Amino acid sequence: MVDQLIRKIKEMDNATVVGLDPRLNFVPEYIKESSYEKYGKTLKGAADAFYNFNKEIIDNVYDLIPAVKPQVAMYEQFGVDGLKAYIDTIDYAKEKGLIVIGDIKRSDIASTALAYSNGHIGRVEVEEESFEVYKEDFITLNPYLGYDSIEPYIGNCNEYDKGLFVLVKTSNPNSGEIQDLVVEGEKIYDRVGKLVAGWGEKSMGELGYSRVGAVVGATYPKQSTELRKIMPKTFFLVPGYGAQGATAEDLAGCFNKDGLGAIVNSSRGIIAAYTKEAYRNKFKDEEFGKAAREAVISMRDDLNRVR
Ligand SMILES: O=c1ccn([C@@H]2O[C@H](COP(=O)(O)O)[C@@H](O)[C@H]2O)c(=O)[nH]1
Repeated sequence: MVDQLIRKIKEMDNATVVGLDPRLNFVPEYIKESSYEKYGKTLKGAADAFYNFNKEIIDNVYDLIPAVKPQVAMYEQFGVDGLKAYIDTIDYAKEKGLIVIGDIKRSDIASTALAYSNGHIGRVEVEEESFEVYKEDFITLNPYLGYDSIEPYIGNCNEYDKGLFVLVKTSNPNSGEIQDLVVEGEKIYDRVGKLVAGWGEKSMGELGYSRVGAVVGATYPKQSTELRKIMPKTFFLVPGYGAQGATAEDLAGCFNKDGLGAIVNSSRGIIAAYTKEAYRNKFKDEEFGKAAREAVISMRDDLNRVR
């Protein structure tokens, strides 16, 4: 899947990932009204509104971008109806030819990790039948429990050609509290970066990058530049551009010399573009998909200046 991701980035000349993190206050009233009419102001109504919102975003951007990244928390909070919207969104994105990165950030002991892994990127067995459940192409993981907690995912990655992005240096303001600590003369994020690169060595794609990638925040340009050097064959998923304040200039160090090696996520900056000053006067609420499209084009051009 890492090879397909690279091919799509080249084909689209775009390293942008659209984050599908719907919130009710981003969903235009006309969509909510229609869903509430069918299902009431219920969890099912909210989930239906999310799905219809996502569909419109996808319809307007699928020909420009390689991948989308639905954030499972936004759906999971609405229970089983939310999870259905998550799965339906993944199915729809894949129908449109997009690669799907499930931002699920799982972490647990190996026996439990295997259940997460089978459900998200492998197959689940019911007696003699087996099923694909969530069907993401990539998922995000937290490495805090060490290699035995990651190994069950690597197995499914290699068997089903899926991919991982493991948290190495996160974009949030307090990420340094643990990740920047110096242990045995080395920053923790550097040590984790080296471990992740090592874990990916037996999962190399044909185009020079591993199926085991890393999450590296755009908000820490010095650290991402450092990590790029020590993890040359690791693909980075880079959140933090836009709503969290990082700019294209902050991203330059995430890419290798060939302009590859990273995909950059923006969620609020794209899906809620129609609510922002720059687009509000140009697009009606009903045209939120068109505003998202324009925001994607502007982000693509911005990234292409630096990669
Ligand atoms: O270090 C991290 C890891 C994950 N995220 C996720 O990315 C998006 C960012 O959304 P924006 O609206 O573009 O800020 C969101 O799903 C986070 O959970 C991250 O921001 N930083």
